[in-house]
Amino acid sequence: MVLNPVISKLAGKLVVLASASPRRLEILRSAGLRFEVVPSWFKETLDKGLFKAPHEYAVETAKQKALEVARRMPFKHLKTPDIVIGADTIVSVDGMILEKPVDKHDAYRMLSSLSGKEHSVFTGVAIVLCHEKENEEVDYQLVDFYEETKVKFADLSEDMLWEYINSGEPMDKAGGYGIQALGGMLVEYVHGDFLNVVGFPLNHFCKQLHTQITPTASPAHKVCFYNSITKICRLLTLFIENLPIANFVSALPSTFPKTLQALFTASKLCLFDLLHSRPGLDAAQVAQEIKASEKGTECLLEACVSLGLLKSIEKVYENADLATDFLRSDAPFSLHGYLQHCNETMWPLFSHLESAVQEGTSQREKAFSKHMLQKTSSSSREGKLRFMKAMHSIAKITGKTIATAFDLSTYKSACDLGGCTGALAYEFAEAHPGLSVTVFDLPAVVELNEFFHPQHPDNRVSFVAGDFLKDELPKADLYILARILHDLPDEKVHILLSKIADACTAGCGLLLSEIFLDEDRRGPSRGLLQALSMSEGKQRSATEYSLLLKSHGFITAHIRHTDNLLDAMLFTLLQCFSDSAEILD
Ligand SMILES: Cc1cn([C@H]2C[C@H](O)[C@@H](COP(=O)(O)OP(=O)(O)OP(=O)(O)O)O2)c(=O)[nH]c1=O
Repeated sequence: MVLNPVISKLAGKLVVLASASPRRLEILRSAGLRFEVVPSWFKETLDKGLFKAPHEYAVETAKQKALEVARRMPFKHLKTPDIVIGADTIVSVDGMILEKPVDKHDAYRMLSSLSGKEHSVFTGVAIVLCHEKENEEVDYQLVDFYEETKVKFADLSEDMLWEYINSGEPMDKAGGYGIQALGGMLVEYVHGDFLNVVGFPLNHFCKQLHTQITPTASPAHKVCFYNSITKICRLLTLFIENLPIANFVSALPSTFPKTLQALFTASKLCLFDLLHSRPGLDAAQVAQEIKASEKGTECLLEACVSLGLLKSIEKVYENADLATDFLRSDAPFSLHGYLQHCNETMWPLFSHLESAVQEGTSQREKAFSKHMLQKTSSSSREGKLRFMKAMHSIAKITGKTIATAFDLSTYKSACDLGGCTGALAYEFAEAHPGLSVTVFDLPAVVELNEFFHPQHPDNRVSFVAGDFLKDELPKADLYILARILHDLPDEKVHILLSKIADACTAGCGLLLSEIFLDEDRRGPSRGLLQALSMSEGKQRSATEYSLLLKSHGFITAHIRHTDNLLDAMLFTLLQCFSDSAEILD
């Protein structure tokens, strides 16, 4: 029997439950939902201290569980699900989060903390909608929510506690009890959805399905934007990310480098700029404009059509939306500079990866001719400009997401350390009308800023030249470190953080934006792959960053895992380190 008409809307779709919980399986199956079970490999090790409220932890864990399965299935199972459902149930009492007990003593600790008290059971749920595109790229749209149920336990005697623990029931259940079985005897009352306690808030789930993901619902602009970014990034990382699969699918190995080179070449020849200003050219006309052979140009145009970058109607070509939005050199979210950097710097370096791994040294001398060495060197003006263009691309793409990740209304002045062209600073100024932002970067970088005139200049953004490891930092009540710390070894991170802490007073903020590695360091691959080309620095997890920051008196206020390349954390300076050493220990 189908209990809810919404569930019947999922008929015919590949729905996957990313959970090993027999209770969730049972609840969804009894409701008439047809699905496959693919338990998530995501380890539930997020740092609880990073979350403001217990339900945020449950929702984030549910998201990570579902996304891990959604991303794994196309490669490991060779099929793409339509919908992946992940959930996480936790018990919260006296400010503590209780998950599944690790042993009997842990179960005792949990159950005795619940005895005679009311507590909350939160289940975070994440629904990932996967949209497969023509070129087999997958876009992910995320819907998440949580449900809270209050449960009151009777006073539990020691005998009762141990008898219950020895029954074995507590071990695979959050808080160490199962309300649906023997554990029901411990409960005085339940306020809220009973099934939520058992592991899945079925009623809330159906409401969400109805309002958020009915087939007619149009995706929000934000989602389209992220999807497109995801798509380009997937094109960029496709080659390396899929090497294991390449062992099994013989046709694939030769496809990936060709995909990337087609993208790089089209971008370098300014094909997308040309077709933006003059849509509807045929191959011969394009060849003439870009001064290339007709045969080669036709092949490149056709390859770009097959990748979804161009459209062709009766042998004439125009940009697809993806190219208009991201590949034109003057698009607001242009990746042009970044693609040039990948083509001319990253690609030659990565072709020497084997010796880089063997020798553990920089491969620049081997990868570049003398001429190119000069062009790509960060000490040359040309090399600097090229690098700045790449960083500008990334800052434009990620800027709004980072700038709007947190409520920053209490801050009046910010300082973006290593803020390069100011692209991120302008996003912050635009998103926060009361905020002035100083960009602090090396003199040579500030000098080259004339090449990056903002579309909407704002006199709340100013530039100061200096070296953040040596010079005095401008005073601000919020410091921004975006894509800086991963490039530094721990010793330099400590130098920088202590300089920031010295410049701060208690209550000042520090906004960190980086790729946060999964706590078990199994992903995301874009972070782990980037580490292959880093000489000094290292990729870190959110917990690792938190510990570094904590040792300088900064405590985590909020964390945001975004779907847009970089994640973000907001820290607050508790008090000067010397005063707070005791607390932090
Ligand atoms: C409080 C309570 C929890 N539980 C269960 C629901 C969940 O299965 C479990 C909480 O652990 P979870 O980590 O939410 O789920 P899981 O490990 O069982 O499965 P997966 O991570 O693969 O999704 O506790 C009960 O069965 N009854 C209860 O009364």
